Amino acid sequence: MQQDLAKKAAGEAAAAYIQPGMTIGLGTGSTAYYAIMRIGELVRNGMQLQAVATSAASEELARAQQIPIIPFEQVDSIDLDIDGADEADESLQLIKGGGGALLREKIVAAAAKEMLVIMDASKLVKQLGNFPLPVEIIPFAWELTFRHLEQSGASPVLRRKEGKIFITDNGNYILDCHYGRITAAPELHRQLNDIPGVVENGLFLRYASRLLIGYADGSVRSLSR
Ligand SMILES: O=C[C@H](O)[C@H](O)[C@H](O)COP(=O)(O)O
Repeated sequence: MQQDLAKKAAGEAAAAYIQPGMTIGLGTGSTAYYAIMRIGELVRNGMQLQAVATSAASEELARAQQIPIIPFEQVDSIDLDIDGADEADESLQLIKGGGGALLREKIVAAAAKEMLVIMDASKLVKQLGNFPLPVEIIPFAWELTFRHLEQSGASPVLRRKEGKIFITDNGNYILDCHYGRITAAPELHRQLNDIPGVVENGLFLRYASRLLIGYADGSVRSLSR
């Protein structure tokens, strides 16, 4: 509950960075939910903007809030991407993908001029890695990819939901990789994406331009590059 108040504070604070006419990237997850709800209010109060969504769930929520969603072929550039994170360090490196949306989230983040990360204070860490790193893999021969990842020093776990293998919006699987501490994130990022069968991993190392860190008392701390 306290954590929800903190997420709400961070999510709603993102609205202050939105200017009329912008194309916004809508993130995924329980913190992005609050940002999307707030953006819906702005739209219903007359602000002109358009958005792209990083998941089917966020697209559905945004449409229900009357936020105009445009197809990617109509996107020239994204002015501001607003998304959550599972962990962030003070260099603004992130782990994302706890909700399984990391691939689309990374594509949108890479296309955005700015990425605003909204999170509650519990997610700010000294070193990434306590949260298991989500790695999206294709289902074909996934057991081989699993073994490859084990050799990288991870303890991968195939993600399941309600007893069934979790399937991403892209039809892929997720391996949650326990590293404990990630000391050389850029090397790990490269190493993981070099493994055949790996589509993308949840390390976002150079995208975030600002963290909005929410607290249960409603206050928000901003940390930027
Ligand atoms: O795949 C999901 C995303 O990366 C989320 O942004 C991340 O898991 C944080 O989600 P939440 O705000 O629900 O903690």
